[in-house]
Amino acid sequence: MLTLNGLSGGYGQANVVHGVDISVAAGEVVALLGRNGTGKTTLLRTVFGLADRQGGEVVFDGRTVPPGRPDLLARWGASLMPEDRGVFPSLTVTENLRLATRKGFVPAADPRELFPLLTERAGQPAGTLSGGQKQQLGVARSILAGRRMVVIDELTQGLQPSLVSGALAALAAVAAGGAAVIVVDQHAGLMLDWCHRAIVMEAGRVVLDAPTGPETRQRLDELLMVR
Ligand SMILES: Nc1ncnc2c1ncn2[C@@H]1O[C@H](COP(=O)(O)OP(=O)(O)OP(=O)(O)O)[C@@H](O)[C@H]1O
Repeated sequence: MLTLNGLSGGYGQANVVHGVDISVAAGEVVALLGRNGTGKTTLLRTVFGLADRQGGEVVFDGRTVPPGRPDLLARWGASLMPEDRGVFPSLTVTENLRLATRKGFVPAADPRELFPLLTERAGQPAGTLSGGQKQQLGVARSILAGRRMVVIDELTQGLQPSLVSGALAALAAVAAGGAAVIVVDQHAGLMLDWCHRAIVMEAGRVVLDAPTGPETRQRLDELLMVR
């Protein structure tokens, strides 16, 4: 579904992500992990055109996404929930959800069932929600918009524990429905429990790309050790 060939990116003169080669298939849930500042967010931002692409290729669903045309990703069914959650603060919860909704597409998991708050606070401007509430709205928007691929930066950030496993189960259902799912999160152990594969970054490069399992868990412990 998504293939990155030698993707480099960053901000102006600053090169943060160096020659990343990865591939994520339909039906897969992939965890993108790494210590703080290793370039996970910048990688996703480069894919979606929010950081500067400095080299390499993005291929989605067999079609090349030229630099400067991130709109094509959205049109072809990919969504990103950025770290700041990407909600429209002056619009209500319902309006935010409506804008993310794609005509004729019913996601494999119903975000309103997942997060009852979205119904309870339907008429409230998104800007007045708490951080954790905005997180629910952001994840919901991403699921609604990601017909072919859902990418979430910091999934569990601010989510109350009682909602976390529901959100992960929803993403698993989305993948089982045929989409690709990529999740960045600080909770590596939890991600290993739920994801099919772990991709680990260090200093802007991929240093591990392996199916989740006991060996990966041990290698990950070493890689994520605080230095
Ligand atoms: N707008 C920017 N301009 C210049 N450098 C930036 C910018 N945003 C991030 N960086 C740098 O890029 C590097 C990677 O940051 P990035 O946010 O991609 O890492 P991350 O792996 O997502 O970290 P975290 O887990 O802390 O969110 C850091 O050294 C950071 O200082």
